[in-house]
Amino acid sequence: MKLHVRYEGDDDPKKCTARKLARFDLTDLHRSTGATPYGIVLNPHAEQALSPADREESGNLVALDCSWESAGKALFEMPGVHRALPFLVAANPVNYGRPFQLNTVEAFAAGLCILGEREHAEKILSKFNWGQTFLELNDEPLRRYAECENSSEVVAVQQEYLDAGESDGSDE
Ligand SMILES: C[S@@+](CC[C@H](N)C(=O)[O-])C[C@H]1O[C@@H](n2cnc3c(N)ncnc32)[C@H](O)[C@@H]1O
Repeated sequence: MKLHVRYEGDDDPKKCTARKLARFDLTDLHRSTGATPYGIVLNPHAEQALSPADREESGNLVALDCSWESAGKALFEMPGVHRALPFLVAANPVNYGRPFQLNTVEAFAAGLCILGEREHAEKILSKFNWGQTFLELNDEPLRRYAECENSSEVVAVQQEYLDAGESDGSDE
């Protein structure tokens, strides 16, 4: 799977995980929507969850690198098959422990694991000193999502984690 970033460039460049991946030639940055190739777009606003069935959709996995403040629906208007990632928690120092709000390398890694490319996920995360922690924190859900047949099954697995969070009294 080839990794592409629609790069908005409104976040701190020193902390930007997409720029770091590009420095290691692990992704391509595209400065406009028109220049971004068609692919599976990782979009937190999408109605459908990513699942292994999406492997057939495209060989390109696309993320939008921008600040969370500007990550509204409108900015995600680009051609492709839009998919949300199911419940997973961030391991990066900025949003550690926060569900659903992953940074770009975490989102790519999650997508790759669900699409059956775990080694590729490990490779991109290896460039970050907290990268392995992302796989450890999310080990069980990532493996379970990767075993699902389709989006409905992914959503059913996700529901178990959401229900468990409610019953143990955590607020997120
Ligand atoms: C908002 S940007 C923030 C990037 C951050 N500045 C960095 O340096 O990595 C993170 C991107 O990862 C993808 N992403 C994160 N969480 C996601 C989710 N729950 N579902 C789908 N895509 C997600 C989206 O493409 C999103 O725009």
